[in-house]
Amino acid sequence: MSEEKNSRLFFTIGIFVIPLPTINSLHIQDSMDTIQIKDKTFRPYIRREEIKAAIEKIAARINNELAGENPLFICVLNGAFVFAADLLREITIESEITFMRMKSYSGTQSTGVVKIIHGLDEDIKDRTVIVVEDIIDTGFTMQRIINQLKEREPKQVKIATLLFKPKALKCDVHVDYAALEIPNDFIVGYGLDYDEQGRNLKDIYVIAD
Ligand SMILES: O=P(O)(O)OC[C@H]1O[C@H](OP(=O)(O)OP(=O)(O)O)[C@H](O)[C@@H]1O
Ligand code: HPA
Repeated sequence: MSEEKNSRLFFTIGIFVIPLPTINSLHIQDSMDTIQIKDKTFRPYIRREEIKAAIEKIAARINNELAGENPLFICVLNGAFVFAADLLREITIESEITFMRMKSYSGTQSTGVVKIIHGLDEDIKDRTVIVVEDIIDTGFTMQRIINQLKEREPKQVKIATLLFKPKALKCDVHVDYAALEIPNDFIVGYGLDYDEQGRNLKDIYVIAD
């Protein structure tokens, strides 16, 4: 499943053999096999090519609809870091990015208590902001964020999410840019975790048991 290439070069001068620094150490995770994370099994669900195409589509819409607004993207850590990095590289209009950090999940369940670990530092009065999330599930996290942001009197607040589970939504949240809609199943990969593991997976996996 993973392959390691670790080539250490040796340079010989006369009778001395001098090891050179490791120049290529790759851990390749390209397989789409079932995986195990702690006590749970996950099966392949959404491939990286599909994720990329979906991100390009919403980026094109944002470029078109928010040109001239100099929007401030607000990446919600931790989960959204991968999506935000890929989305921002498809954005061609003038824009800025900042970060906040929220936490509400334990294992595969929302605790229902959304904690602000690190709030927003920037002044957003009269600005267009786009909240960037990896996933909107129950919507509790997004609702909390929107309520916080609105107190600071932005011009408008837009929501961009990589994944949206419409059937799990328990709040009145309007999603402006959803790259992919999915059923109500727990997933990992591409920034999303199970118990802090699996964020580094390049594809998205769904729980199998
Ligand atoms: O719509 P909801 O049911 O509120 O779920 C969505 C939130 O859950 C995840 O965050 P989590 O609390 O797991 O923190 P993390 O981003 O550090 O993984 C995810 O990144 C969203 O912020
Ligand atoms: O399905 C999910 N997977 C990982 N993290 C999450 N946070 C909300 N929903 C999910």
